[in-house]
Amino acid sequence: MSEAAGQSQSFQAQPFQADVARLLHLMVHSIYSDRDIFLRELLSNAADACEKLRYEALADPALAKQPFNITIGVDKDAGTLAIEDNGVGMTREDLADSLGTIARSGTRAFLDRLGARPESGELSPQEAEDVRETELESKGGAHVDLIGQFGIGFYSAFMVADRVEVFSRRAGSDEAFVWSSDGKGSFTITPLDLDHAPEHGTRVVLHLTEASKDYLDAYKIEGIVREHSSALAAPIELVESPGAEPRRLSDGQALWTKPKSAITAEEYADFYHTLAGQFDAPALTIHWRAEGRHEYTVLAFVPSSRPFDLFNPERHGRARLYVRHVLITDDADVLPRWLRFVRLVVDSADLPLNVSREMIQESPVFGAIKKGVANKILHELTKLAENDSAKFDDVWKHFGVVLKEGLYEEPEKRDALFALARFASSSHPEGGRTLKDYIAGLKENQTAIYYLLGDDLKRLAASPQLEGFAARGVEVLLLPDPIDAFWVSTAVGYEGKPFKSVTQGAADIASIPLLDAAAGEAPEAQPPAGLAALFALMKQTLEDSVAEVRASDRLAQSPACLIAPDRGPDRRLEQLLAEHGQLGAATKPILEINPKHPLIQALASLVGSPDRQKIEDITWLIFDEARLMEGEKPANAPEFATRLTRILLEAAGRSAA
Ligand SMILES: Nc1ncnc2c1ncn2[C@@H]1O[C@H](COP(=O)(O)OP(=O)(O)OP(=O)(O)O)[C@@H](O)[C@H]1O
Repeated sequence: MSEAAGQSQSFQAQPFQADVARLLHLMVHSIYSDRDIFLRELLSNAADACEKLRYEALADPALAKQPFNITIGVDKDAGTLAIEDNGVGMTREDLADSLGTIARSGTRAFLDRLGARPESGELSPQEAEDVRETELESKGGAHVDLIGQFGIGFYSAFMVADRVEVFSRRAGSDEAFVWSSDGKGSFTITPLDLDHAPEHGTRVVLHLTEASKDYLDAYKIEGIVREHSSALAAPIELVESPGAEPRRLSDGQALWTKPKSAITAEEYADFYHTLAGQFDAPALTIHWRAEGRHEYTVLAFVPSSRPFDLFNPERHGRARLYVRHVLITDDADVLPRWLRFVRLVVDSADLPLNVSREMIQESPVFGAIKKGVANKILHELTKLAENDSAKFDDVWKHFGVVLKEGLYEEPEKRDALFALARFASSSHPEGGRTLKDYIAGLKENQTAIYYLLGDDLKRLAASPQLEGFAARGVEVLLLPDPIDAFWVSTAVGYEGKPFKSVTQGAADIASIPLLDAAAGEAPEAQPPAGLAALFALMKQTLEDSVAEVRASDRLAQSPACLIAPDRGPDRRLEQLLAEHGQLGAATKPILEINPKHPLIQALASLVGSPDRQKIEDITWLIFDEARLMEGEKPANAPEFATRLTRILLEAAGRSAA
């Protein structure tokens, strides 16, 4: 395509991507009370643009012609507010891509939270309008909180403006363009005379709506900048009217470079909001300078709520890595995966600046920083757990499931993580138990730390496998997260006590005294007559579905439960492996029977009677009941229904037809 043709096409209005159109509609119609957010977002973009050029100028110093600076310009007569930076700027393609589509994963997640998105592809303006109106009506104000939770970047400008113009010139380019839109479905990009363009960088001009004219007030602007944006790494100036002397609002000294004593809690929190794009208060702020073999400064935050993408497999630590205050990347792989909820800035004095981003991250110095950062964060979490257990419990509630990945992935950190770990248990289903607490409560003759794996805490707490343990006052850890099955099977133990699944192998608890000694002796002492014959018959009936039918010492109230054989994986681990296609053939479970249960005793007395059908029905129903208690389905649903109906009919006094 010729340049001329390209330009004439760019004069035409281009439709926004359907998602952007939806987002813009939300902005315009938003009743979100914190409209100040738009200035914070635009200033943050301006500072990012300066950081990008600072990095590019390392290789080509001629690109950055002036010291970095952000200017907020007020023009009361025109009713405009301009945010200008002398950062990297945007090409025509950048303008179309960055301001016409949605690249931010956070914004995308925000839209996803609002519900099903329209078909991909562009909608006609009328179609888009219909979709949006319906959504707004049906969702009511649900989006309001979400805006605060995610931040929405550049498009927040349309909360206060009915037209936005973006004048931009890419550093090193001799072309400039202006992007313009009223936020109603389309935008234009037109070439810009270089006399009206920034030397390099971007000027965003907001034509404020009548209702937003208060943003022309210098005090208001100053307040927002001081409160939210003073930690940005570029100075911010205010020009109160066209031609007036600029007034400096912020010195552009990055927050982490200041001494801790000079930083308020609010400044830390505001910096965290900009860094994380999340607007909760940080649960823990860790700011330190390492001075030894390597010199670096770290400012790290533990959020107080879960980021939306915590379980996205592609989510990394998301660290901002600086070398001597120059931003190298905002996606550095500083943290191990099990600390991926931490947001942080690392500024190194020793890493080389003149090599590629990739090479920096492969250097031994970077390796040493990674190690130091993980150790320090773990140390601070441990201190929090010791000094403020209520606050730590909250951190664990949100991120314990991620920290537990470290138990599996980094065995050398296991001891430190064990000291942090909090569990729900049979005696404390509400959670908050440490392994230390557990060990302190060991019963006479107890040789193991018992646990029960599953996927639902409530069901685990009601599990029949716990009955025999409860009868002896033995605490059992309830482990409901998928990662539990992995770490617990590889961890050797804690304080000399091995971890032992209560659904695997023999329970080995007969030697632990019963709390209520009058409740009876061990079950094997008094096997009811016909029990051996019953077990043989049950095994024959269940055929290949079970490996064995045997008496249990882990049951008290329930008739039966399923357990895994002594050797082989726990049943839950096996389930998880099967779900991920990593299991060839499943091992058959053992059906353990409570010989003292009235149902079992009644069934034993039927052995030898001609009513074989009834024994078979009850046997299968006992087996399926045990499966149901584990959250599984009956082995064969139609057969289960037929047998259950037959037995119910008989119980109701009718025989099956
Ligand atoms: N002043 C600017 N200078 C240069 N590029 C900009 C500027 N403002 C926005 N952009 C470009 O537009 C893109 C979209 O901006 P937006 O604020 O919506 O999201 P973002 O800044 O990428 O998100 P995040 O804050 O999560 O990094 C930016 O990534 C950037 O490429």
